[in-house]
Amino acid sequence: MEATTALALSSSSLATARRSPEKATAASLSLRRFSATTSLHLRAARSPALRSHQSPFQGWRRRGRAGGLVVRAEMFGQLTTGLESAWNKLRGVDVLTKENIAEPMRDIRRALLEADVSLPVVRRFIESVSEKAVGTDVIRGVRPDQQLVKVVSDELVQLMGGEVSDLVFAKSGPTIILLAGLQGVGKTTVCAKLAFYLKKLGKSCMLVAADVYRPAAIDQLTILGKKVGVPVYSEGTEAKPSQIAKNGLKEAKVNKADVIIVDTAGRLQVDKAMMNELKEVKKAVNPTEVLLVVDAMTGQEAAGLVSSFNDEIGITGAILTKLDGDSRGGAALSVKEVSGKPIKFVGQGERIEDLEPFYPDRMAQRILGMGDVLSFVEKAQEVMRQEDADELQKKILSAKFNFNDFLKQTQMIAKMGSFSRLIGMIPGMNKVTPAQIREAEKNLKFMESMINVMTLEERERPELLAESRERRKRVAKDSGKTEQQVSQLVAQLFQMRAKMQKMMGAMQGKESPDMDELMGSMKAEEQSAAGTGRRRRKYGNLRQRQLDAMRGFRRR
Ligand SMILES: Nc1nc2c(ncn2[C@@H]2O[C@H](COP(=O)(O)OP(=O)(O)OP(=O)(O)O)[C@@H](O)[C@H]2O)c(=O)[nH]1
Repeated sequence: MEATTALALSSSSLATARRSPEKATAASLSLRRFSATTSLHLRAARSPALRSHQSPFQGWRRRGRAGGLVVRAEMFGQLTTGLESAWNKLRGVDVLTKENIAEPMRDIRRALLEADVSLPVVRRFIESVSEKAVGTDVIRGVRPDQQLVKVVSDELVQLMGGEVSDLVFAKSGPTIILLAGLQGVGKTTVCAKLAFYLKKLGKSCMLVAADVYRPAAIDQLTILGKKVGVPVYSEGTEAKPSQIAKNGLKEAKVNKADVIIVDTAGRLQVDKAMMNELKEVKKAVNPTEVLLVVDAMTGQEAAGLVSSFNDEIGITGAILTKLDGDSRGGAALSVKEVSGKPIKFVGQGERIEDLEPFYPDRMAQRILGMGDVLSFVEKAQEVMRQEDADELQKKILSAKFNFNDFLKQTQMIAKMGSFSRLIGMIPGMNKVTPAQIREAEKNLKFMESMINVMTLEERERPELLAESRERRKRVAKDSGKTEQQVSQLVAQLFQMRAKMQKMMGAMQGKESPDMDELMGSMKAEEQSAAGTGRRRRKYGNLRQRQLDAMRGFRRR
């Protein structure tokens, strides 16, 4: 019952905020605390770094090429901090206006420029966010600062390409992936990482060593190929790259490989010879994908490179490496907008498994560091219609919360995700152990089975059950429970009413409730035997009406 109580209250505070934002200070304060705690709990649960009291971004590591020194980089930390100051300026604001977003927008602009996002991209971004933030599509129940987070988040996702851009596979014959890029960006490493990733998808791969200028590159690829368990085709350093690629493709066809990945030579900077060579290789094998590997740490320069490679040889996308060492984020944010080509993968470490598809939405959430709050509020709104929330609040305040409402709440919990995930979101409930959660889930099912056999009238007016032993006996018999268990359920509903009223009163009035204290007292209430002096002393006048009802019920 505790979780249901807390959930009902959080929904109700949403309703208060929606109906009269100016009066909802206590309710929104409570929701704000709720949201902040939610974010923390979820991030802590997901991130091993946070579990040990670190920022979730502090766990990223980069090992320098030469020294083997471990450098910690806070991924996009700078940008996240910059954006935070924008949200903070909107605290206490009721609605977003052209005037009150001016300063936060300046902060966002500054944060993006400091993140090394190119100026035209920043301009377009700011324009679009400002327009949408002040526009009509207000998200009901979400505070203005959270609303701006949502608009910025959506725009960031769009900026980075919207959807994840999957690898394209050839319809027949081997899929050919040609990798290009400047020296030292991580091409050879990406060859092996990509093969490892594709192997996990069940594809057989072959690597082709077409970097003939750096002899060590062939050895490096051979070693990596062994490590990943994929064959490497090479002809030494004498043959022409286009010929090696062609022969490699023949070999792949004989071996029935699903995918071949061609490693090409890099240069220190873009030059004609490199471009011509790439064009020849491309002509020789007609690749399914031509991916440019760029180093995230070069910021907007990486985006410029994607653009010029695309103009020169025609590419299908980019792979952004060394994201683990990038504290700014300019490359991730600029590539698609500047070049029109999507980022398909990101490398975030030196290990073979440190390559993953680029998900614009996940990246936006990382940048904002607030995704969990928004997704929870959205989810809550999705399942809790405004009218239901208003209705529930009215019922709580007039002590009419009944078994139908109780069922609705438990069904809502089911819709919102697992009980265990939800319980972690409720302030004061975070200390609940997994065993207690399992127990609570079992209890809810247990209670539901009794409610399901009640008549509609009994569900509507629990007093009927409190007043009639016959009714309780019937419910016990039909649900296969004992009469005592039914009595306990009815008593619990009255306790829940009292508790909710107390919390709602606090939310609407002067102070926001201390969830820890309330949860504690709720537990104490359950532990103390019904009708004892301790129980009456503890709850006194506040619950007089409920106690009267319960006393009447016990006497029967
Ligand atoms: N931290 C980190 N290091 C990476 C990543 N990808 C590659 N590296 C490192 O970057 C260095 C260069 O990688 P290579 O794969 O040799 O680069 P390359 O582009 O093939 O270099 P050339 O053959 O000289 O053109 C190596 O030390 C890699 O371990 C990454 O995502 N994160």
